[in-house]
Amino acid sequence: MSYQKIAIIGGGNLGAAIAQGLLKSGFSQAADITVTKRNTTTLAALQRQGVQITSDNAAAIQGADVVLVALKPYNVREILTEFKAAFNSRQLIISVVTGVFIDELEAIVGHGLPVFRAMPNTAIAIEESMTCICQKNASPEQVNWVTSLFNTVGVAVNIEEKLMDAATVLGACGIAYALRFIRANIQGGIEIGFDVRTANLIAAQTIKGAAELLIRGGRHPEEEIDKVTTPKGCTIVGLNEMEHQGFSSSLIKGIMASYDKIITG
Ligand SMILES: NC(=O)C1=CN([C@@H]2O[C@H](COP(=O)(O)OP(=O)(O)OC[C@H]3O[C@@H](n4cnc5c(N)ncnc54)[C@H](O)[C@@H]3O)[C@@H](O)[C@H]2O)C=CC1
Ligand SMILES: O=C(O)[C@@H]1CCC=N1
Repeated sequence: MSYQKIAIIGGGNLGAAIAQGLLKSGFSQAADITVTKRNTTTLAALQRQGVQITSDNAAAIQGADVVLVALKPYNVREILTEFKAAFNSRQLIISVVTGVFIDELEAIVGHGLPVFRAMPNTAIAIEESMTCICQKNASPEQVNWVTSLFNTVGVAVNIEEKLMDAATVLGACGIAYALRFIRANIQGGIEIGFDVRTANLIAAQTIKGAAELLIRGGRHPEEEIDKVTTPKGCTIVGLNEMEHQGFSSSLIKGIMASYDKIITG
């Protein structure tokens, strides 16, 4: 089993970020990656690094061992159906498309191919993605290969397909939620005296440190919060005020709104 040639169909935000991550991590050589897009001008940076850039989906699919689909949910069925004759029985399919089921993809590409759904996030470009994976028709070796691909560009976990929408919200939308949280910290930091660059650095590094405390320590956030909240101190006063204003509640409601949007379309 040799999965060397990877065709990324749909070189948008995520497709291009995945190509970038595969290159930076050394998982793939530039010459083994093909990225397709209708208008390829935005992919010039990848092209300069040696990645094959084309608008010819049929040729890209035909020449690939692995077809990674990064199209929008609203046109993925139509586009894959148009190019279904280009797939062959030796390929492995990975879709990062939100809300499109493995059974639908399998029905289009045919051949009983191993079909994976993966939900990474845009931090894949810097090898720091959180990627949730599920699959059908795949051998343990194929599962290991796809898992190792996503482990090279971050951290991968295998889940059941019924949790893929939840994974989309927590892991992929989660990048935007975290960045908005950092932005609010920057705005507060400026109000208490910092210039924007310094506030940006302090906010981002502090949040990175908080995340690392959980990841490396394997802890629940409240254990670490207890270490910061001096009795009668300024942290607990700020935290309680945030909660009085609905901080946790607004985050949970936002997560539920994103989830409902995926479920109801
Ligand atoms: N952006 C994100 O953070 C994440 C996105 N996703 C999913 O990944 C998929 C892609 O999302 P984005 O990259 O954000 O969208 P995008 O719109 O940036 O990328 C889709 C790309 O497909 C291209 N395209 C359209 N028709 C094509 C065709 N016939 N042939 C080749 N390329 C064509 C478009 O030009 C566009 O560049 C979506 O299904 C999304 O739900 C999943 C996880 C995270
Ligand atoms: O907003 C969206 O629909 C896509 C899916 C996850 C991240 N971006």
